[in-house]
Amino acid sequence: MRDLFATARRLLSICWHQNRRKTIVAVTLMIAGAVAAPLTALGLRWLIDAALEGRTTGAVLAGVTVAVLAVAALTLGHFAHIAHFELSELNVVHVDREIIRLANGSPGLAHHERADYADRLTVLRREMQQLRSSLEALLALAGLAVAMLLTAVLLAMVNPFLLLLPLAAVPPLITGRFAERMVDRAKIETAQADRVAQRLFQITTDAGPAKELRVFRLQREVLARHRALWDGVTRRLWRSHQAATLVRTVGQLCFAAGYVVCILLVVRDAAAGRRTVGEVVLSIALAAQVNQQVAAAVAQLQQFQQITNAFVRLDEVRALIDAAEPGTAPDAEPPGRLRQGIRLRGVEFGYPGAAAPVLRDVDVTLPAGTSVAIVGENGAGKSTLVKLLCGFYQPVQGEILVDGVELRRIPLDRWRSRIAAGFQDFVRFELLAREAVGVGDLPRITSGPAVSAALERAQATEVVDRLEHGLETPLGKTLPQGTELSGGQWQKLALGRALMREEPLLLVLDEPTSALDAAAEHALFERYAAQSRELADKTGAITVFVSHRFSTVRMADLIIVVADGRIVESGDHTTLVRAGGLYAELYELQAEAYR
Ligand SMILES: Nc1ncnc2c1ncn2[C@@H]1O[C@H](COP(=O)(O)OP(=O)(O)OP(=O)(O)O)[C@@H](O)[C@H]1O
Repeated sequence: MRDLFATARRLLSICWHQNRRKTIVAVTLMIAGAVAAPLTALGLRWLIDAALEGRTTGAVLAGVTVAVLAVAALTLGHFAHIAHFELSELNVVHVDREIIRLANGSPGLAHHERADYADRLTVLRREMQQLRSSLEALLALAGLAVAMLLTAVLLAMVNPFLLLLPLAAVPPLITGRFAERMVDRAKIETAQADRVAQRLFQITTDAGPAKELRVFRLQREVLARHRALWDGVTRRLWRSHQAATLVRTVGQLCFAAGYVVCILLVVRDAAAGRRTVGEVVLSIALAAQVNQQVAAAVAQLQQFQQITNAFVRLDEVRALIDAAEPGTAPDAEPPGRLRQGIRLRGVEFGYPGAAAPVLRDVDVTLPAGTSVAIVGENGAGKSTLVKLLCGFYQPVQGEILVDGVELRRIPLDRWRSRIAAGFQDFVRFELLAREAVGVGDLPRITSGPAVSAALERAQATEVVDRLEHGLETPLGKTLPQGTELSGGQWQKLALGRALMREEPLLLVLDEPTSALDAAAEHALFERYAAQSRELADKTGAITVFVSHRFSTVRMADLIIVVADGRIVESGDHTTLVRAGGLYAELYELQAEAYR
């Protein structure tokens, strides 16, 4: 019950912040509409008693009152709807923003790896669709509560035993909540299968996987898996709904028994002459209303319970994110320029939920003003190392020091504003070409010259030159008249984006050129090397790149060789070749292939 009150408070506070006047109007109209119905029954009693006693003026006044109250009962709810409709829409936008903030706003990525987080988010997205009707449910419940209280007072005035009737309404309320919890449990149990089924559905409908689905003739297999999962989910949900209906019916039967007893009580009093005809009519009218009030309250409570669950889930997701990223209060600033460099000391890291660490005993210094290449076989841990440098995850053990200051002491958003990055799994921003590049440095997104300069640095000018409207060309299929690019062209724009920031302390390039041919990559990195030397003079910046192409790697000042989560060798190209270790072996293999 405490949850319900907390949700009511939360919902009203959101409304209050959105629009106070509309909130007051909606609450007042809804409550006035709800109490009009029991007052109509009271008016009927006056009307009948006055008419039977021959008091014409009293009867006319009572008749007019009944008519006014009946009109109010029928219409005020609709007027309230006009006020709360807009509030509901605003609430949906407010909570949608909150979910987006939760899913993307946290500085790290750790919570994205957690299945329990993903499960809760799946259920949450669905439940939040109820938000539109939840305000109406809350206002209806508030109106019903006042109306039920008034009805109870009026019934007690006729015969205190009639209070049994509202009391008989308690079992259906309890069973209603119990039933709702049963359904909720089933939803959580099926959330994982539901999520996988949704992912499969996405695979069959998205353009990206369409080619492989057809070539490998996977449509049937995917559909069969989707159906199996979906059947399991609906079976479990269906069973829980059946059980919930049974529980609710038991509660309703309790109320029906109380109703019959109360009506018999009033009829017996009337037969004995202890009650007027007006009072009998009042009791029967009120008893019928109690029936409707209870049914409406149970239905609205179910609706309201769902949104309560959603809010509880929202808090759980927030708690999971906080637990995934325990914050040490940041108290340092990134340096204006790097003097010593970045040092990883005894770093160990494992992804959340994974049994074994991905990186172990990582001890290395990336000196200020150098270019550093990270090499190693697939799955060795290169990208993970890069993610740690960007602060997407925190090491489980050890520390990362930026000019001697622990990275976790620097606010992540401040650190991020001093790094620039291009990733293998870059985003295809379907915006104007200028914006798709300019988002790399938001304050300068509108600056054509800044974007052109970044494209020049990334040797991607020719991609934009070929576009019909140059930088102002809409890209992708989302925008009208959008131009679709090839994989390599998208990647070149992503590189331009990575080079938008002119004075980063750390430039990270995690296989950002995989869609380019070896010659293009080589030319590009030669330019990068020159630029990073310039940058190094200005800010002591470190350029870290991950590549499988040794023609590129050999240009780096420092090469780090990662194998099975450890740094097995490091040094420059000549030293490593001379050492005759893993690097020399991998280099020789690739060199042979090109001979
Ligand atoms: N998000 C993740 N959750 C759990 N495990 C992950 C995740 N990302 C990577 N891993 C695991 O961590 C290990 C190292 O992955 P990483 O991406 O760092 O390798 P890599 O050296 O960059 O490989 P590649 O050359 O193929 O890109 C792999 O065994 C991988 O399965």
